[in-house]
Amino acid sequence: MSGGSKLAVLGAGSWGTTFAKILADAQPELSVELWGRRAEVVAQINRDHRNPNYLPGIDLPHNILASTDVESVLSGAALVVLAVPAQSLRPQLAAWREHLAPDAVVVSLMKGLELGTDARMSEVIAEGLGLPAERIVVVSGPNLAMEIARCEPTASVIACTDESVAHWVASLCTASYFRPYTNTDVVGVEIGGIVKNVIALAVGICEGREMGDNTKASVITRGLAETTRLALALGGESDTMAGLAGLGDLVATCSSPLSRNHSAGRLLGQGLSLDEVNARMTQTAEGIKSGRAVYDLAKKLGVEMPITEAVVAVLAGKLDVDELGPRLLSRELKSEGESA
Ligand SMILES: NC(=O)C1=CN([C@@H]2O[C@H](COP(=O)(O)OP(=O)(O)OC[C@H]3O[C@@H](n4cnc5c(N)ncnc54)[C@H](O)[C@@H]3O)[C@@H](O)[C@H]2O)C=CC1
Ligand SMILES: O=C(CO)COP(=O)(O)O
Repeated sequence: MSGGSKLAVLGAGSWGTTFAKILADAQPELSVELWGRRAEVVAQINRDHRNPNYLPGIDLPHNILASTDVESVLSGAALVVLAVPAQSLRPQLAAWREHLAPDAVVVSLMKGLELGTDARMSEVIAEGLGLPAERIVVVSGPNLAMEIARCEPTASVIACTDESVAHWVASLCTASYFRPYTNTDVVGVEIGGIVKNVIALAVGICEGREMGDNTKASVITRGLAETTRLALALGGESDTMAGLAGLGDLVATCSSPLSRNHSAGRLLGQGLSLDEVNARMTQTAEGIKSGRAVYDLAKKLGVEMPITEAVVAVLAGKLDVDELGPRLLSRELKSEGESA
């Protein structure tokens, strides 16, 4: 863990910009350097202290300094926070690796699983940057960016195999409106964040078909059951799934119109094709691509994930949205506590 004080965030979308605001509000005496791909977004953040495409109406702290120059942003940064779409991470890391400070701690804000490898983002970071587990931290929880940007009180989980590193990161990002809890169950925290996006697609589809709250609560509850099965099969802990990064995030994402995954599901349920939904989305809905990777991983491990399976079939055009509800309820009868 570095004694240095420079903080860097790579990715100036909705969560990257919001997390930069958390750090800047929590550490007003430090600069938070925010890397963005697009010069106009960077210029607007520096000139107007706003990022209106992602966070309309939000004033950003003046100690956020944006740049398109990743080398200068990474130079000497003790903490490096990554917030780009999951499927774009690996190629980005190859370009960033040479500029990373030798003792930097890297934080993943991403909630996706890599297609093709079924790797979690912490695994992609370990491989792509050649870092040991104790220098990789995961942040997850019920963290809809826009609500946090409005300074509405929110709790989150900071996970690292080395608890002291998780504590260090938590101490850096504790703000009046942002309360982190630490955890050493990196696997459980990541799986909770990944799978809730797929379950939110399912809930959105049900909503788009004008199904009511019984259906949504049933999908959320059984969604948590299948998320927990996958997490346990990978070595995660059931306590984590009952906490902020499991149940907490699932409820927030499945309930909120701010959720991009929930919104994408609703559009699918209203009869739009996947291409039409993708064309309408201006921000990342990770579940659309990660769903397939979750399904592949579950199959490899022999874990039953019927809701994920049905969502993946809808996304692949193999199951009509009208069949999703009946499919979820037409399985072999069993007791609630059974493992599948
Ligand atoms: N927005 C939210 O409320 C939350 C998002 N997350 C997660 O954070 C991650 C990032 O999501 P958001 O910031 O919300 O997405 P976003 O869509 O708002 O922003 C993505 C950012 O990445 C950049 N980007 C897009 N494609 C890229 C590529 N190929 N290479 C490099 N950069 C690229 C975009 O220009 C943009 O700055 C996702 O994994 C998401 O699940 C997690 C918690 C909350
Ligand atoms: O992860 C999130 C809330 O915790 C954001 O969800 P969406 O990516 O669906 O907007």
